[in-house]
Amino acid sequence: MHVQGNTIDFDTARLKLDQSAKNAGARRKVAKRGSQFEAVQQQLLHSLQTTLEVDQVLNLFHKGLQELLQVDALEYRHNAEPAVVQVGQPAVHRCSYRISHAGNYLGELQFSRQQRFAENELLAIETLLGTLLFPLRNALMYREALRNALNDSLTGTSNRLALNQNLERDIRQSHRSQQPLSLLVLDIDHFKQVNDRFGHAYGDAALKAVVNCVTESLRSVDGLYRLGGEEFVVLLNSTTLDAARMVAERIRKSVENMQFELDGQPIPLTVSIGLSTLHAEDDANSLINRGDQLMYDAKRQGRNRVRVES
Ligand SMILES: Nc1nc2c(ncn2[C@@H]2O[C@H](COP(=O)(O)OP(=O)(O)OP(=O)(O)O)[C@@H](O)[C@H]2O)c(=O)[nH]1
Repeated sequence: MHVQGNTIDFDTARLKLDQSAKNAGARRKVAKRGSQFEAVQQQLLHSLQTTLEVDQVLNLFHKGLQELLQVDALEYRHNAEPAVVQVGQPAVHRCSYRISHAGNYLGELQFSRQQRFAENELLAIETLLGTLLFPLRNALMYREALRNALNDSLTGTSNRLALNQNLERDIRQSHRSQQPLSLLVLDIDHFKQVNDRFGHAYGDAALKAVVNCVTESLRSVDGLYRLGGEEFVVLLNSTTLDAARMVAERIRKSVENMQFELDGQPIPLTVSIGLSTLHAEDDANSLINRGDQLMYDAKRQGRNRVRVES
């Protein structure tokens, strides 16, 4: 395996092109194919403006690069993101670049193929990377803005806006595929007392502890959304009423058994849960409203319980 490493910064890349005597021969080779290179560069400058999706930006870049040289695969990773974007099938010869712009880390890119990269080819890649920097930076900023718009900043769960988007989509999908869908409305009991006794900051800590506890009781495909205050929705796709009842009961018990302490003092926390399941005539509002009513029934009946639609 051969890895050719590099750290590239837009400004220093330019400098490298202008000043590197070592690369003079390689530069001449690139220059010979100058008009083709410039055409691809122009085309990329244009096409990369057309999307704000990171995956699409990288796909377009790979496509443009392939018009100049054979590159089997491109792999992109970012240390703040768990997912790796991969275009094509990785091969043994690789060159990698840490991408940054004006000191801002934009991720790492690795190109690979069956043959070793020649000096002039590396120079072409490095020069073309200049066209990628702004579109990639914009796409990352867009992704971050979307994430902030759809997440609750205190607990890290998805928020009401995300629920509206996902629930509409999942209900359409369930109606089409005739798959079950169930929903839990969950509210922390007597939460005002936690705030009143220990202060808002401790209330925030209690909210986060409940969220962690609920998250641990769920599958990764289930969605947890904060509706506001101490009220949450759990969206259970492909889940029947009976299966959802077990999930709800598991959540209820694990919150009840959670050892939450403030300054060494144990704070008992419990939740009341309403469970509704999708019917043919349901839309997002009717499904949530039923879950909400059932949650209030659970409160009226003494709290720390699950109420299921009959
Ligand atoms: N710390 C903290 N408190 C919050 C937040 N959002 C809402 N609250 C508080 O949550 C409490 C909700 O109180 P209530 O609606 O009376 O409900 P409750 O005390 O939980 O009583 P029941 O729901 O009837 O069991 C209020 O004191 C709100 O101020 C938050 O982000 N952080």
